[in-house]
Amino acid sequence: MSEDWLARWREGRIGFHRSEPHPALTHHWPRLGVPAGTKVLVPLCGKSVDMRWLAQHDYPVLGIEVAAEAIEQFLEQSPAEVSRYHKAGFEISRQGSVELWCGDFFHLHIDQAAEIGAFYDRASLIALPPATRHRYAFHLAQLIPPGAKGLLVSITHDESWEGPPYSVPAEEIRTLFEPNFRLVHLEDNPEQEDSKRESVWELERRGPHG
Ligand SMILES: C[S@@+](CC[C@H](N)C(=O)[O-])C[C@H]1O[C@@H](n2cnc3c(N)ncnc32)[C@H](O)[C@@H]1O
Repeated sequence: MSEDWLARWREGRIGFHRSEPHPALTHHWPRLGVPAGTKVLVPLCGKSVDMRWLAQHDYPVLGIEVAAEAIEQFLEQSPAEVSRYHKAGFEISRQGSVELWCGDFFHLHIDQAAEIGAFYDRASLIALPPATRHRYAFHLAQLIPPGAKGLLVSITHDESWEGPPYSVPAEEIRTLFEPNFRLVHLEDNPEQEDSKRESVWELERRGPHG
């Protein structure tokens, strides 16, 4: 499955990439009340400029992305110096307060996520086929400490094509995350011409007593 993504990056088939920060991030993130300085996990991060927005607003970022091309293209967007190192099977590049881990999200271990206090997920779920979405929701819950918050932006469409992007309806988002997170459905954006509609969610990791 990662092979498909590597091919997409190689061939430049990255229609999901946005050149401006996502409005759901700029609008909703400040309302979550995540303290400045909290490290934000950005799973399946691509070369999203949302990471720069978070860093500029005092949130250090840990992004995970399987495609080295994506990471290099992100780093090229800024003249700032890059330091590189290797840890636990990941090639890591750091630029300012953005750390990019090149590798498979499912290989990120809780010990490596110790400093994470929030997360931002735009278009991760819709990149994954149904069975992997279960694995994703479970793995994310392992990495996020109780009480930590996150923002999730997903997509539904009329399913006239299979995906990616896969259509992930609200009921599925609840089924996936409710066992481990409290969810608030913040908004559904207007339907686009290709029937795509974005949904935006606030998530809070439950503690041991719910
Ligand atoms: C739909 S894109 C979204 C990228 C980014 N979140 C954004 O908003 O532009 C999904 C990304 O996940 C990456 N990806 C897919 N499977 C992955 C995995 N198992 N581990 C890490 N990255 C993965 C792909 O290479 C792709 O860049």
